[in-house]
Amino acid sequence: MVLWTSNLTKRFGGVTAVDSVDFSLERGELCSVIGPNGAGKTTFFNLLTGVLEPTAGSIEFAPARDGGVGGTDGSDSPNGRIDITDAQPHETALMGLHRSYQITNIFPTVSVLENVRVAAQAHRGSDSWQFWRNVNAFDDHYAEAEAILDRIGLTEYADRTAQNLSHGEKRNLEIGIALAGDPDVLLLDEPTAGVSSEDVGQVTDIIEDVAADHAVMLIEHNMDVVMGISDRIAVLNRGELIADGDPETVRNSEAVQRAYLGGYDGTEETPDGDDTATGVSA
Ligand SMILES: Nc1ncnc2c1ncn2[C@@H]1O[C@H](COP(=O)(O)OP(=O)(O)OP(=O)(O)O)[C@@H](O)[C@H]1O
Repeated sequence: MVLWTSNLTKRFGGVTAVDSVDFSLERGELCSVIGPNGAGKTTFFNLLTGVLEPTAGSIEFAPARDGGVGGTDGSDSPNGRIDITDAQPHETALMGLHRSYQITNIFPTVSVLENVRVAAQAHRGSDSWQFWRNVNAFDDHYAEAEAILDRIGLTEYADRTAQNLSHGEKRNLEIGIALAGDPDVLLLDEPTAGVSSEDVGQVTDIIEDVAADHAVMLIEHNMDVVMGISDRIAVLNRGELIADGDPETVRNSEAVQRAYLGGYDGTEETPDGDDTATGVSA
């Protein structure tokens, strides 16, 4: 396991955007977070990455790398789990929990290669030990950026300014920028939003490739994408985790079907009174 939440809750005034969520993520798992509009998906990501502070509950993270920056008290726990409940976004990013925002982290007038190179430098530059040890760090950042461009299929556009990429290519560049931070967990926010249907496959191929050696969480509205690439799907509705399982389990969940039809009020019972038979805890 790499990430855990316990009783994670966020309230905005009278609205409980995330409601007592117990969740954990395996290393190497590709987990989609879905739910109707306003279900709490973005808030959940914002809590995980430290953009928002929880009202209640806790978040723990187990970075794979040696010499992680530690918890907010500066100490690693003996079992490798660090309490990141109160960590700031730059701290969670340094530890290896990376969020890609919808294109907003791309420098539009800079080349594709430079976009990734700067991200690699920003990450490596934070590690002063490595900086002093390696006098060729600058070349290393280029080499790393070139390897990432190869992985995200943008080598031939390395010198193109980022603003001249197609929307789908920009989404891939965004993943490349996140990869330059050497993440353990990559959180992707609607990676196929705005991508033409013919380019969606290209984006999902890259996500699946990245998921081979990273844990990936994605918020995604395209159900074909979700059902096609997820190992696991977590479903939020009105802040509650109403289902969490493999695509087949979630597809067959009555609670999920009700939530998407708009009839779910979080208190109904199924006709047989037992949602757990479908792997759903409503
Ligand atoms: N900063 C905020 N202040 C007040 N209420 C908020 C704030 N952010 C989110 N909310 C509310 O919390 C609930 C969950 O919102 P959130 O954006 O997390 O849902 P979502 O599942 O990401 O929705 P969508 O799919 O529409 O983007 C909504 O009722 C929303 O109005």
